[in-house]
Amino acid sequence: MRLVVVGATGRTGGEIVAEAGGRGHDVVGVATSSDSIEDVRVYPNEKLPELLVEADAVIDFTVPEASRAHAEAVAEAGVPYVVGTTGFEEAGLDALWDASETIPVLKASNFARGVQALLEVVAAGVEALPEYDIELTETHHNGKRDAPSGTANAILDAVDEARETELDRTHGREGDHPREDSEIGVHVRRAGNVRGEHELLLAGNDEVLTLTHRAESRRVFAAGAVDAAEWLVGKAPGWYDFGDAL
Ligand SMILES: NC(=O)C1=CN([C@@H]2O[C@H](COP(=O)(O)OP(=O)(O)OC[C@H]3O[C@@H](n4cnc5c(N)ncnc54)[C@H](OP(=O)(O)O)[C@@H]3O)[C@@H](O)[C@H]2O)C=CC1
Ligand SMILES: O=C(O)C1=N[C@H](C(=O)O)C[C@H](O)C1
Repeated sequence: MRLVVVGATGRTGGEIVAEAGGRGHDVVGVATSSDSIEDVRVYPNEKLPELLVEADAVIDFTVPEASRAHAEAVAEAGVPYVVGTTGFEEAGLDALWDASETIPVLKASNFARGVQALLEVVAAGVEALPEYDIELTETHHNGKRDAPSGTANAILDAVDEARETELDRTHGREGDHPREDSEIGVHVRRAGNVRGEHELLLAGNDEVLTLTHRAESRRVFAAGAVDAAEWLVGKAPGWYDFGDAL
C-alpha cells in the first residue's frame, strides 16, 4: 500500500519508514522540511494534502499541535489515519474525534504489544489487591517533550477504572507529610536515550508487586504502527485503539 509517514525524520518516524519499506510498502515521508531517508523522499508539511490523494493510509508520529492540523487534512482526503503522537490537550483530542466521524482513526499511546498486555495485567493486579499503595514510574530519553508519557496516562486511567475511583495523582513527592491512601505517586525520569520504561509498583501486606514494561528498541513501536495501518485500511469511519487491531 502507499503509506504517508508524517514525522518521518524523527526518532520513531525513521524506524516506521524502515519497517514499512521492509514490508514492501510504497512509503513517502513528511516532516517540517524536505529531506530523504535512504531512498525515501521526505516532503515538507505543506505538501501533505497533495500526497494524500494517492495514499492508502497515514501514520503520524509528530507533535500534538501538528497532528491536530493533520487530522483535518487527512479527514478531508478520506484516508485511514494512525496516530502515535502523545501529549494532546483536549482541543487536539477533539480534532481527532471530529476526524473519526469521516475516516477510521486509530490512536494509541504505545504501539508495543507488551504494553497492551500490561494494561490488562494492571487491571487484574489492581483489582486483586484493593488496599495496596500504588506508585508509577516512567523513564524516557532526554528529548521527550510530554510528561508523564502517554502510556503512563493510559496506565493511570486503567488503575482508576479498576479501583472505580479517581486517585489523586501526586507528581513527584516532597515536603513533610506521610502518603495519603487516596494518592497514586507518579514519577517521571528523563535521561540518555532510554526508549521507554514503565513500572507500576503495588505494595502492602508486607510485600511488593512490580509490573514493568521496557521497550528495547523503537522498532517495537514501528512494527505495531505499521500493523495498525495495515489493519485499518478498509475499516468504517470511527475511533479504534491498538487492541482492536490485535
Ligand atoms: N505511540 C507510540 O507507540 C509512540 C509514540 N511516540 C510519540 O511520537 C511523537 C514523536 O516522538 P519522536 O519520534 O521521539 O519525536 P522526534 O522529535 O524525534 O520527531 C518528531 C518528528 O515530527 C516532525 N514534525 C514536527 N512538527 C511537524 C509538523 N508541523 N509537520 C510535520 N512534521 C512535523 C519532525 O520533523 P522535523 O525534524 O523536520 O522538524 C520529526 O520528523 C511523540 O509524541 C512521542 O511521544 C513515540 C514513540 C512511540
Ligand atoms: O516519546 C517516546 O519515546 C515514547 N512515547 C510514548 C509515550 O508517551 O507513552 C510511547 C513510548 O513510551 C515511547
